[in-house]
Amino acid sequence: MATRTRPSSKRCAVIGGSGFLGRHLVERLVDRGYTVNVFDIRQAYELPGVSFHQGDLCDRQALLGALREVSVVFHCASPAPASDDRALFHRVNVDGTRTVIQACLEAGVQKLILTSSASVVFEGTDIKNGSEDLPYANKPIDYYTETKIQQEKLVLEACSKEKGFLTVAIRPHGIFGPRDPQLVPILVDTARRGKMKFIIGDGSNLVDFTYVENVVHGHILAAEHLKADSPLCGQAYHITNDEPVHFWDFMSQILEGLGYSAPRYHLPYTLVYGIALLLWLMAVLLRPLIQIKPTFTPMRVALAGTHHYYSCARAKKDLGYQPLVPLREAIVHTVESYPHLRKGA
Ligand SMILES: NC(=O)C1=CN([C@@H]2O[C@H](COP(=O)(O)OP(=O)(O)OC[C@H]3O[C@@H](n4cnc5c(N)ncnc54)[C@H](O)[C@@H]3O)[C@@H](O)[C@H]2O)C=CC1
Ligand SMILES: CC(C)CCC[C@@H](C)[C@H]1CC[C@H]2C3=C(CC[C@]12C)[C@@]1(C)CCC(=O)C[C@@H]1CC3
Repeated sequence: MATRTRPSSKRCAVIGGSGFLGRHLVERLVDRGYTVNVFDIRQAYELPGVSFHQGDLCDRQALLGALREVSVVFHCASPAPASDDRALFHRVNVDGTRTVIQACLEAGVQKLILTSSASVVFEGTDIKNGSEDLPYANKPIDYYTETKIQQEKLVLEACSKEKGFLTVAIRPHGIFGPRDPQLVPILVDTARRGKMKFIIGDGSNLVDFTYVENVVHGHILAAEHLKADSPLCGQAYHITNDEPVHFWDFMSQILEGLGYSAPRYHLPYTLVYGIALLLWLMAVLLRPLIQIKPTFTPMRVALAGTHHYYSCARAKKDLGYQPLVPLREAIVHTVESYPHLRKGA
């Protein structure tokens, strides 16, 4: 029988470690003295103390190579939320996560920390200070959310003190910061095309945007507090900046910081949502003939026009979580990190 070397508690793997959140997480883990294996379908950078394993997380054999002697696994890989490829979401987020769990058990991994999303409870209507006790969305707003729900359930149900395999899910919301490929680039692209003139609704809706360093901090706290006798086992935790902000004020601060005008004119929420729904239906029907990618998808309109902010009281209590970087400072760092997206650059 093959003997397994006892995993070191300072050796971890980050699945999805080439991505936006994953890379920030890897950098902090290295700063804290961890040895890190990155597993990703692509290699985006090199860093001392980090070894890269390129592969698809649906491939158990490939995963096993990256999990050797690893005690903690962070799983933060996912297809981009903007995709509408249902089969891909299912293959990676659901089947792939099942494979990750099997590979962890086989490799003797002790802890699995999943990056879930606060959106698993969002159905497109207001959520104010939502706690982790809210039920999963019955009607998830898109395939991304649908599969994030299934993924979170799989990981939390796999938690087993008897097997010595402990799991926890971190639910961030609206992650932003340097190198984010989504929020700031999409916003600037929309502004450059002259489409950021309108505020959807009356602009009073409060939303959580979470600085990437705070999300990383929540993940590391979760890994270090997850023990057989801790309340974390099989639980989900909201991690936010704990400073809900008016959605359109946040967008305006980023846009103005980069030299673009803030949106000024109001449009009724239901009108914009209805148009977005129609455009989305047209895009689906016409897909065999032409590829249309609407900017204002129903999902984005719902996110832009409703309240959705979450309580992180549970993370404060069980993990000792407090955001490290306040929102104002986080916006300044973020704006400074995108000189190439400034107006006129
Ligand atoms: N960006 C946001 O606002 C939020 C993100 N999340 C979650 O955070 C996690 C990280 O998101 P981001 O860093 O923003 O995304 P990202 O797209 O920058 O990173 C995802 C990484 O996963 C890798 N990946 C995708 N499919 C893979 C596969 N089959 N095998 C191996 N690697 C694969 C990609 O190559 C990429 O490097 C995701 O699980 C996402 O659902 C949750 C809440 C909010
Ligand atoms: C065109 C404008 C109306 C909106 C531009 C900004 C948006 C691209 C972002 C605003 C809220 C963001 C968000 C996500 C992606 C980027 C935004 C839609 C997520 C869907 C990413 C994945 C999650 O798990 C939830 C996020 C909620 C907020």
